[in-house]
Amino acid sequence: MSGAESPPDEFGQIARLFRPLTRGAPEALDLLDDAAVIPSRPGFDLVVTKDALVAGVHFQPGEPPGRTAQRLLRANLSDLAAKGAEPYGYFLMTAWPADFGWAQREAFAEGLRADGEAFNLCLLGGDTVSIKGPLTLSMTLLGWTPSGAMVRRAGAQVGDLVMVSGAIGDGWLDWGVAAGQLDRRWLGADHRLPNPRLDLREPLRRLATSAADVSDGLIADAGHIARASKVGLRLDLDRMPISDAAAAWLATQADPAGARLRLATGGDDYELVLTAPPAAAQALGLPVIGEVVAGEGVEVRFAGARLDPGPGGWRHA
Ligand SMILES: Nc1ncnc2c1ncn2[C@@H]1O[C@H](COP(=O)(O)OP(=O)(O)OP(=O)(O)O)[C@@H](O)[C@H]1O
Ligand SMILES: Cc1ncc(C[n+]2csc(CCOP(=O)(O)O)c2C)c(N)n1
Ligand SMILES: [Mg+2]
Ligand SMILES: [Mg+2]
Ligand SMILES: [Mg+2]
Repeated sequence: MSGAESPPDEFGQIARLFRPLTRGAPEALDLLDDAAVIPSRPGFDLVVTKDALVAGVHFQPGEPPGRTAQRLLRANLSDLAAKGAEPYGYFLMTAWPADFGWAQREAFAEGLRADGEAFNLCLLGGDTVSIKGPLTLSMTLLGWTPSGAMVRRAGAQVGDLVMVSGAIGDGWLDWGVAAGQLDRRWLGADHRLPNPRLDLREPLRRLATSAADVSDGLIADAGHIARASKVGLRLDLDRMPISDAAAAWLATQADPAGARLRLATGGDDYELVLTAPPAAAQALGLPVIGEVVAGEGVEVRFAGARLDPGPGGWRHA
C-alpha cells in the first residue's frame, strides 16, 4: 500500500508513541531509564494488577486499535475498581506483529491517550517488542487504597447477601455479534468498551465484605469469591439483572434456563460481584442475586430448579 509510513525503530516509537502518555509524570523519568521509581505514600497501600489481551483470543484481529487500547486499560481498571482502589498509573507491554503498521500503532497510542486523560492516568514505563505472532498486549496497573482497605475476594461471611453492580451478559452477546454468530440487533449499548465501576470504590470499601470484577463469567467470578472466602454461594438467575438487548435475545430462546446460563457464564461484563451483610447490602442499593452459605462452590437456581453451570465461565487452556 503506497503512502503507509513505516514505523521508526524501537526507541523512536517509545519517544513518539509512549513518552506523551507519561503526561510528564516525574516517576517515568521521560522513559529514558531502566526503570521507573515510585515514592512510597504514607497511609496508603499500592494495589497492583495485570491483565493481557491477545488478538484472536480477547478481541477480533480487525478491531480498531484505539478501541483495543481502551479495552486493555479498562479491563485493568475494572480489577482496581473491584478492589476499591483509586487508579494511579500503568506499565505497558506491546508486542507488535510486522503487519501492525505505524498508523495502527499511532491509533493504539491515541486510544490510550484519550482514556489516560479520561481516567487521569500516566504511563510509567513498559517494554516494546516485535512478535512473529498475534498482537499481544499487557498492562500492569497501579492504584492506591487507604492502608489495609483493599477489598478482597476473601471476606464473604455466611449470612451475607451477594450483589452485582449491573447488567450481566452483554459482553457475551457482543462477542457473539463480533464473531458473526449472533445478529447485530442483540448488541448491548456499545458494550465493547467496558465501563469500569470506579464510581463504587468508596461504598465498596465501606460496606462490602468481598468483591471481584466479572471478566471470566458471573458464576466463575462468584466462584472465585467462594473459594477465597471458604464459603458457598447460592445464586438465583431469576434475579440477575440483564439489559433490554439481553432480555430481547432471551425472549427468542427455546431454552430459557440454558440461555440465562449463557449470559451468566459468558464473561467480559466488567461489572462487580460482591458480598455484604444485609444492612450494608441495603445501603449499597445494588441488585441482590443470592446469599452466602456454609459449604463451598456456587449453587445456581433458575425458576425453582437447580442448574449445572459447568466451569461457570471462560478458562484458558
Ligand atoms: N502468570 C501469573 N503469574 C503470577 N500470578 C498470576 C499469573 N496469572 C494469574 N495470576 C494471579 O492469579 C490471580 C487470578 O488471576 P486472574 O487473571 O484470573 O484474575 P482477574 O484478572 O481478576 O481475571 P481476568 O484475567 O479474567 O480479568 C491473581 O492474583 C493474579 O495476579
Ligand atoms: C476474539 C474473542 N474470543 C473470545 C472472547 C471471549 N473471552 C476471551 S478471554 C475471556 C475472559 C477474560 O479473559 P482473561 O481471563 O484472559 O482476562 C472471554 C470472555 C472474546 N472476548 N474475544
Ligand atoms: Mg487477570
Ligand atoms: Mg482482570
Ligand atoms: Mg478480576
